[in-house]
Amino acid sequence: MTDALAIRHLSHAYGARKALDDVSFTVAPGSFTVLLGLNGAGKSTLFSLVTRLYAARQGQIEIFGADVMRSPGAALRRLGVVFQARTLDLELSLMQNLVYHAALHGIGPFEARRLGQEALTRAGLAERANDKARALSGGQMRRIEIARALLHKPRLLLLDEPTVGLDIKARADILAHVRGLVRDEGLGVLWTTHLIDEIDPEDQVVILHKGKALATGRAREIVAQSGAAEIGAAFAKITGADVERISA
Ligand SMILES: Nc1ncnc2c1ncn2[C@@H]1O[C@H](COP(=O)(O)OP(=O)(O)OP(=O)(O)O)[C@@H](O)[C@H]1O
Repeated sequence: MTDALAIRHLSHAYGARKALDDVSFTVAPGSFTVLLGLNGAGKSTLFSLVTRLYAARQGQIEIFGADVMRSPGAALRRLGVVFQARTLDLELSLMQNLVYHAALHGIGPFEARRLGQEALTRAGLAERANDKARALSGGQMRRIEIARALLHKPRLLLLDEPTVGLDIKARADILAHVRGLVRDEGLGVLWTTHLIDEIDPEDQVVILHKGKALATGRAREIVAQSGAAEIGAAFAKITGADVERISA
């Protein structure tokens, strides 16, 4: 089966500082893969390379077999992204936010409204179509951003620390929502976080530390191989970093 995302020997430096150093891992279609790393691990750099904000000069990135450098159109069509920073226009209605985004993907106004309605329903906010984004809670805004990222029906969704700034309940809701999309719609998801409590034992995990992928595999396998009792202790053992910083 073709990987939803394949990262091979990816490196990136800002001047002399290496932000990513020979990173390789894959995300299978219909899987929930967690990219776990502390601040500065290189997660945002990786996102910038996958989305072509930066050109990948060393290594290869493929989305469903399409190389992002050589076939950007085919690769990016299958990709949806939720960035860490909030990106809704607060003065526009939810539907307007969705329709304008659809236009960026070349979707006409009629189809955009249909997809927008579908997206709002999926986000559980169908009744709020005409409310301004400003009126939403942080968790609801995230749901709309996720729905918007899925408007063009990508098969791979990247989320960069999507629960940052949310309270415990909203965090759990967003996590459950995205896990539901993986389960029910077969979406491939790469979820970056610095919080171990967002990881299930069966999740695929990539531990990124100081630009290096130090461990990849199922969470329970990484725990077993490290000889630790749970994933937090395994992370601390593998990276030598302080476990406090990855606890919620
Ligand atoms: N534009 C830049 N110029 C120089 N150095 C950078 C730049 N962006 C990131 N870095 C450095 O590259 C390394 C990786 O940063 P990156 O932002 O990718 O990590 P991160 O895991 O996303 O952390 P955070 O969650 O804090 O953004 C860090 O050492 C950071 O200081």
